[in-house]
Amino acid sequence: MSVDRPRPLVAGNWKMNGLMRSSAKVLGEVHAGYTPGLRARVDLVVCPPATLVSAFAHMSVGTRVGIGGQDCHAKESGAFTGDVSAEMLADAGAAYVLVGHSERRQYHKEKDADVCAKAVAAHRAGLTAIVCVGETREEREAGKTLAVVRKQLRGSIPVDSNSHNLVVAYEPVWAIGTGLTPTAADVAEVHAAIREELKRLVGKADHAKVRILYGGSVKPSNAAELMAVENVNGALVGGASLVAADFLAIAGAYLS
Ligand SMILES: O=C(CO)COP(=O)(O)O
Repeated sequence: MSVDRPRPLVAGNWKMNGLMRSSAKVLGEVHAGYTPGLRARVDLVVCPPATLVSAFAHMSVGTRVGIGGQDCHAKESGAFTGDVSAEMLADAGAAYVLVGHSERRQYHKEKDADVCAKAVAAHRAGLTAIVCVGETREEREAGKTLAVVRKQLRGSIPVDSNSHNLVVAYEPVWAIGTGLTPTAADVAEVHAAIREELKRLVGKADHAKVRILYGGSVKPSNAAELMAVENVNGALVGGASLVAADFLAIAGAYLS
């Protein structure tokens, strides 16, 4: 493993799933399964719905499992009914926040500039922003994948980003929740392009240390193959992260 190779990160995006009692059980199982061997190899982060961030952060003290929000508002506070600021997430004990997930881009019409403002807010609050990018099926079929991803990166990544406060997640929209995944070669091509783009956006000194996660139908059965791809430094896991054994098995790809 080269010196510059970043420490892997496996993050679970629970989306709009999870009530207190059953979720605490799953989180407890994740804590129990995050063995010293696994801790030595990979960072684990759980991003529950906003209602569970504070409780999960309290429960995770001393476990080294990080907690993240799934979105934040760009402003620190104000008349924005229903929204949660990055400062509130940090106050609740989060260390990470997802921004620009395709479900936010699609259902809440978030544009790159909105995503960038949210990442700026995350940094202001001391959070690591996990900036999500990815092409739709139509864009892939039209051969526009790399152009789309590069444009999203340029528009979504703030200038103050570095390998501590930024993680990039490549999630092809057509692979999310569908059981479909790109080939290892396709993932390698996109991740190489992201690394190249980071050289310009984050700077030559630090760009190699920024974690680039793959997301979209990551399961225990395909994790080893996907995690072995060059420039894949971990996973952003949706459905499979709701089952502790599956989430841990995905992280376990880094044990072999
Ligand atoms: O959107 C995702 C994670 O953010 C991926 O979801 P799935 O793992 O369920 O495909």
